[in-house]
Amino acid sequence: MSDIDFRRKINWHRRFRSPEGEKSEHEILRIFESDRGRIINSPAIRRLQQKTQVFPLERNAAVRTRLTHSLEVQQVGRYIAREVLSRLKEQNLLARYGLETLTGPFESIVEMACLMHDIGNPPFGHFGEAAINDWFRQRLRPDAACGDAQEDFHCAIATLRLKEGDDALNTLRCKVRQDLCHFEGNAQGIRLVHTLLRLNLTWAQVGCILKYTRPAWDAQTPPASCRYLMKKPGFYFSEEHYIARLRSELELGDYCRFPLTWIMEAADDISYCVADLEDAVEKNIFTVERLYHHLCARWGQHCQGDLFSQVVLDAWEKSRANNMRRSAEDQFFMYLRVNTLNKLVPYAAQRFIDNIKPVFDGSFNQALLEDDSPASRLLDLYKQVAMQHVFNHPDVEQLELQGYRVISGLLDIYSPLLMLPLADFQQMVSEGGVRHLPIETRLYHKLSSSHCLAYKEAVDKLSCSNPHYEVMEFYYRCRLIQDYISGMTDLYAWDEYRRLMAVA
Ligand SMILES: Nc1nc(=O)c2ncn([C@H]3C[C@H](O)[C@@H](CO)O3)c2[nH]1
Ligand SMILES: O=P(O)(O)OP(=O)(O)OP(=O)(O)O
Ligand SMILES: [Mg+2]
Repeated sequence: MSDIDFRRKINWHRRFRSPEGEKSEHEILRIFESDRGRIINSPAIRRLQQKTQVFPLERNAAVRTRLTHSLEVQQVGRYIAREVLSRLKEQNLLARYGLETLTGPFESIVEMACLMHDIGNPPFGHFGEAAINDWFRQRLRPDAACGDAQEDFHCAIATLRLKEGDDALNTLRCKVRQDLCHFEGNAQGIRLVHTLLRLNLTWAQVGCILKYTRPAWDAQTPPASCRYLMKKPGFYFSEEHYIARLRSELELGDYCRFPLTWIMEAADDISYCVADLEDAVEKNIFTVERLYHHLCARWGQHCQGDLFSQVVLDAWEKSRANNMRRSAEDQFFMYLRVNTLNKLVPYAAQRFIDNIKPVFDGSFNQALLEDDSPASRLLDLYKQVAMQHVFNHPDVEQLELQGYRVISGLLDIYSPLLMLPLADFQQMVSEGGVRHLPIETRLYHKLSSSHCLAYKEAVDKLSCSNPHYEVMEFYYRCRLIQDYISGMTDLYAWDEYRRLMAVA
């Protein structure tokens, strides 16, 4: 009997009101069908339509947003999943791996993880992330939290400042300060799905979006064997217990990933690398001719039959022949996408199968498309050209700076809520406002009720007599502000900032 049995991983139970008892193949599929409905109908998915992929606040609807990007990732994810399954079937391995009756759920979990993979991204993408983290770092000074209590006077929040002789609380203070200064889109995605939207998805479906396994509060250097899996924070302190349960439900070892997550990651990499270049052409950042020139220059000498020739040169030549009565741009990208998919998808699928043991265990410490193969080199080529010629385009950088300013500005505007003494904020929450605090009351009214509910629920669970109470209350209050700001779309954040700064 093989020790690889996907029935142990494709856990269709839910945290609340879980289906119980034995389930037939059809019934299990229906459970995942329910996950699909919950995800597709969630407002967070719809908000992706106004979030930046590469070009902030883009008016041209042919240029990708996070939503259209995610639909493409979903499609590529399905392609890889089917490729994996059909290869396993050909080799008579489906039954051996416990997948015989689970091919439908396998595919569905991958697809929905792909659709959700950016669900927690803040407005303005990585710039939004940086703005949130810089803002909190400047105020909480997490680095100072590891040292001497006497030196810790830079932290702007008295409750979180280390106090001499207060060891147990100091450990918590360090943890909370680290955690709040490591906002990350993937970790926010887990929080959004579980704590804020309460989608109550199956364990397998949530496990598939746990892309990184590093706790956000962890300040240690990760062990070399998990360095890749712990490249970024993957979940917050607020979800610590939930993630512990998820790990046990999915039989995930320390810092290990859910096996299908590698497929989601590869689908994202394959999708965006061509799409970003196509969008850059649509935006007139370069012409197809210039792009082709950049690709040739970066690849170096290509020779007949190598991957570059089969994919890029082939697309170029076919688009020049122009026999389909489409624009040369459209043709080039159509061939480039098809050629790229036809090479990279089978390669990623085979890597999944070749490394099935560490992938199943969750310990495989690299991406499927991250090795010294021509396939990985091709992916890297696209990314390098985008980095050099697209992301640093003056118009893009200008908008990114504006995005950064908007997010930091919004945090400044909402910071009076963080500065309120505990009793005042609690009165605000319980009574919906405080008479002598007109500004804070109005700011509080702006927050979303689902975010406030998550705050209330978390704080209600704390015991007032617990010495941790004050630190934890403040922690959840900061999470509330981060939830609110990161949940905004680019356009909402932009409009809100201008309105509150009273700029026309
Ligand atoms: N505008 C912009 N600036 C950057 O520095 C940058 N780095 C990456 N990206 C885009 C590429 C992928 O679509 C997606 C995932 O990496 O985000 C960026 N976009
Ligand atoms: O698409 P993003 O912005 O989330 O960027 P990424 O390259 O997919 O990075 P991550 O590994 O943080 O999801
Ligand atoms: Mg991502």
